Amino acid sequence: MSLGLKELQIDATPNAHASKILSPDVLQFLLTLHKEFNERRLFLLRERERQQQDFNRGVFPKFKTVAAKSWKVTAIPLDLQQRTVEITGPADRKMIINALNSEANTFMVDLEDSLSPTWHNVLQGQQNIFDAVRGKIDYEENGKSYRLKEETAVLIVRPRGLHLQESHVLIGEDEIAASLFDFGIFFFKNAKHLLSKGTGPYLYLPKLEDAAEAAWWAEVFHFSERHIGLPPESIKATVLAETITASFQLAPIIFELRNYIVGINCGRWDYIFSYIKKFHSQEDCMLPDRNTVLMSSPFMEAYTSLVIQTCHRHGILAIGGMAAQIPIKGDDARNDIAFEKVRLDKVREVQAGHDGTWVAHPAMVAVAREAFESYMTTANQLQKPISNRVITEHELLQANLGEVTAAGVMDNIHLSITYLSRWLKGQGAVAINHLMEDAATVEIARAQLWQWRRNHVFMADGQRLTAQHYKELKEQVLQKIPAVDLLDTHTNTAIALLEELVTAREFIPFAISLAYKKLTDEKFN
Ligand SMILES: CC(=O)SCCNC(=O)CCNC(=O)[C@H](O)C(C)(C)COP(=O)(O)OP(=O)(O)OC[C@H]1O[C@@H](n2cnc3c(N)ncnc32)[C@H](O)[C@@H]1OP(=O)(O)O
Ligand SMILES: O=CC(=O)O
Ligand SMILES: [Mg+2]
Repeated sequence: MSLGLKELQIDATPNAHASKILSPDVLQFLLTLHKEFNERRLFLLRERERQQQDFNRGVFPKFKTVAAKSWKVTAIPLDLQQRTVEITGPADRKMIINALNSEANTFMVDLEDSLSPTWHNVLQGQQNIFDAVRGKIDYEENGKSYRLKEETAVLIVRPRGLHLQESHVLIGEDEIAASLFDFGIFFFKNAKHLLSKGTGPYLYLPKLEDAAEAAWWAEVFHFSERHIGLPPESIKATVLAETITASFQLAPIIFELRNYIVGINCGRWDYIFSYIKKFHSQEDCMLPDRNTVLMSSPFMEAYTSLVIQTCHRHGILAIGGMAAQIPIKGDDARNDIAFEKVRLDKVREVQAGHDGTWVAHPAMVAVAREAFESYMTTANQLQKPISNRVITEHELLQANLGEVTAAGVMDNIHLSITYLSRWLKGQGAVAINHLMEDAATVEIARAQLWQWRRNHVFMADGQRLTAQHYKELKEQVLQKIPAVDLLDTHTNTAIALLEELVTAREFIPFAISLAYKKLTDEKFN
């Protein structure tokens, strides 16, 4: 494709959105970000690998504190002080309009867990964000017109994590970091416009593992603001505390991002995945069936309490996470149960001290708001007394007890194949068995399968999960997949991917990185 600078090339077939979004000035900015920050990012990723070797030898993380004595965080802008209900969703055009109109306080438009990063999706996503920022986004489907209301939710953008590349943009031999690509385009194209409207360039930062990674983002922000002549500290960021390592250094993360951070969100699904991943070699850390790892499980409760305490001590918001239930159409009784589960989850969060929460569907906005507002009559809970309960390292690390069942194994196999095949087709959030599934939930499923099979876990029926037993359970799942799907390339690729992930000698850190190689393979585009 002819777009590009001498040093930066776009390796993709021409795409209508590319020429609009990837203007020469944006490409120049991406090139500059790459030169400034990619080397350090690669170093940080190598540090993750090095630390994994320690975990594999049985070492556990330790709490880290901040050496500096007196420091404080940036002020929270007015439009981010009340975040009672945050809706999230992929950067799809119709969903962006629906989410902005949903009566949620904020909308996290997602280029990460819920977006399958095809070249079309990432560019169309940026175009949609560009149009939404300017209030000029519309859409037609089946005779229905979608337009923005007068008052809409505040926009927050989630770029992809540090571990991913955007392989369509090459700088010399390097693929550009997906984080820099997503952040760079959003920021360069929209930051000034957002500020002129009285809001700002607001971001969610996913999958941070430690304070050094937080420092990397802070440097990216500082540099970017100066580069385009924005007032310092215009960027405001909410960090997802969704790795087990991050929960051991929450204050250092806040410290490194003190000029930008306004909140921390409990990304519960990636947190569970991270726990399995980091301690995959340790039999004591084996978690039971996925659907029995709950927010009330002691190690999860300890983590969310620690996030709330730490955030409130530093004057920033502690946002709750995502309940996976979505509405069940055509079955009122089951639909009521789904809503009640969401309500109870949100009541638990507000009572624990969270300042707001996430929902996955516009129909869940009202129930989450009602649950929160029954216990929280102010914009947030920052003024309430902060718990001085001491949360120990042991509490964060102690796995939840429970059983691994054949049904749990088969459920993980089914979810992985169904989700990955849809992801390969370009859909990053999928309703499966009336639950919202995305990249984070499939990472849990496939990681458990690797760990259980590798350790020949004892199951509830007294059998061990040997390679042979796993194969039999997988065959049972495959038999239930409709014949027509078994002829489909994406389903077959998903089956092959799962096999590779589950039978690999060494644990594969990110299923999504492996799947991305297929997604960017020409046959899928
Ligand atoms: C682990 C994490 O990272 S969680 C955060 C990332 N994950 C997400 O953000 C998932 C967000 N949710 C979704 O993507 C969707 O709700 C799904 C895919 C699970 C289900 O979507 P659908 O099958 O379209 O649901 P459904 O048919 O009930 O949708 C009804 C309407 O609500 C809209 N809708 C559903 N979810 C959303 C959403 N999150 N944002 C905006 N609109 C939405 C649909 O577009 C549809 O609109 P229409 O009536 O105008 O056509
Ligand atoms: O990003 C959110 C999560 O739960 O993972
Ligand atoms: Mg996540």
